[in-house]
Amino acid sequence: MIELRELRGVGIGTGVVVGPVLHVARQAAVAPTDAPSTIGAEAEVARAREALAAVSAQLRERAAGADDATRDVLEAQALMTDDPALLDGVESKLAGGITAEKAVADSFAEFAAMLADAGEYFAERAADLHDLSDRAVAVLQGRSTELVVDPGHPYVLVARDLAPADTAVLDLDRVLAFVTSEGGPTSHTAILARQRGIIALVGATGVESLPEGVEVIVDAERGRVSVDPDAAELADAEARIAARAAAASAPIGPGVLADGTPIKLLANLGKPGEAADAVRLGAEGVGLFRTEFLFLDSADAPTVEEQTASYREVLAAFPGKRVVVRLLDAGADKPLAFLSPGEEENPALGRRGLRALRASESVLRDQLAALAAAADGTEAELWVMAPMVATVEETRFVSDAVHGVGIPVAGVMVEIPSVALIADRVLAHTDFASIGTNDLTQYTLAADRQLGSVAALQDPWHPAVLRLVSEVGAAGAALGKPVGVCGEAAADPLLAVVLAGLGVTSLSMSPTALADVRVSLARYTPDDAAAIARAALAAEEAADAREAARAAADTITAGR
Ligand SMILES: C=C(OP(=O)(O)O)C(=O)O
Ligand SMILES: [Mg+2]
Repeated sequence: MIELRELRGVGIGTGVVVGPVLHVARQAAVAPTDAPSTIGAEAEVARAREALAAVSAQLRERAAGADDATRDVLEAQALMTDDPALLDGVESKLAGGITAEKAVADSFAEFAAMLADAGEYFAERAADLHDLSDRAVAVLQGRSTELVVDPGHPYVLVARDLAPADTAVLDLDRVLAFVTSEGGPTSHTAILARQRGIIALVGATGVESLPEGVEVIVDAERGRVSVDPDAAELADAEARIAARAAAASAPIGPGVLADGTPIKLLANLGKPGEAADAVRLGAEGVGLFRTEFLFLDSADAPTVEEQTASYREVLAAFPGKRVVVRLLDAGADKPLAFLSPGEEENPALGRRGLRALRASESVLRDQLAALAAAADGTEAELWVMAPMVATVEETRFVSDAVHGVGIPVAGVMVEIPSVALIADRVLAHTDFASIGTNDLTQYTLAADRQLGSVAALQDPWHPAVLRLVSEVGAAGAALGKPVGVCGEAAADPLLAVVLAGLGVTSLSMSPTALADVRVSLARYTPDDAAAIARAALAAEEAADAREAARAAADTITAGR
């Protein structure tokens, strides 16, 4: 047998931890078969009803004692279990004379298949249905529904995936890291890990074969698990753990490269209520306030007064600091009832973002009026930018519209390759650019960001995306205009260095990512960052770019 030395997965966060493996799993199920029922359809229906009701009751009981986020998920799962359509499906299957176990498992599987076809977010929710199915079948088979855990010491939890109902009863203080063979960056395991600051590696295929109790290093930054590490590997891990601990307790300063060159570290916000956390975590301002998040549930366009109040609240949290507000980005993944166009075949290529705003002039006018009113009397520095800009004509339109209401700084998001490719001409007509790498990647690779089946292409490390960023960085440097990044790429500590090396002057991200990015930037000079960026740009594939950047960065730090 080949000795298992290393496993790869998607790291959540950038932490490193050393500890013993503990596998957690439910008592194995006996797979339900097509064998005919021996007790008759009516009795099987009663068993199925009871089992589903028991699972639902258990979920609700757990929800009552859980934190807010987990409670919402558990209640949603209880509702899925109570869904009359599910029971109808079970009953019609039972009419065929099979057992309740089989009918329940098949009905959940049908629902899960429907969700799995609907793309990444929904595909992850299909995992919830597998968990509900396991629980209901366990009840029917008289097995425990619990994961068996309590080793009495800290451990690296290894599982296929974790369901919210499992994590609600785990003693998280003992968990050093989660390592799961399934699940992606939007799985519950990943969400919980981010919320609680627990190191995690998801989608780590093969992790089931790790021996129980073996010591491992879980390295989220590098996306790997090292099995039974040697002394040198352990020393490296311990040094990185100590460095992270020191950085976490160090006073929070502004984002800088090793020579003091500033790279402003800003926060992405969706609600004014998120501002306090951003300030606490050292955000130097806001790089992207997604205004459409305020109105996702609104049937009608918000009033000027309503908007002014929300914008004021955000501005008030950042006196003397930059706050970049994005005009409503409706359409595709962020539909707004009052602004999105009707049915379109390809909404991501349709009338979204600025295009939708120009088609509903009163909404645009009201938003600009509200922003101008909010800026009046604020001590924050308000910058306003438009999403989904494709041309120089649109750039000029945005600058005129924003300046026209008395807001002095107007910018465009670079999310469409056309504006990146002629960034020199675009930047000549605007005050700043902010690169939205989520959409820029989607449009560069022609891979729908909501579709799980093409998720592998949605990788901002792709050298084509990096080359577009370098075009914008170079144009910004030549014209003396700031260029930010506000897509998820900015939150990747190594990619952040690459972006700085490509000429990006600010990075905006979810506030929890700020600390790791700040530490990473401070390790490299502008020349180092440029060398690391060149290594990534020269690659052929996204994965190669990441590896090349890592190797270049390691060579630089090893040479000191
Ligand atoms: C920041 C971006 O905007 P959103 O994710 O809101 O579309 C982006 O596209 O990268
Ligand atoms: Mg976008």
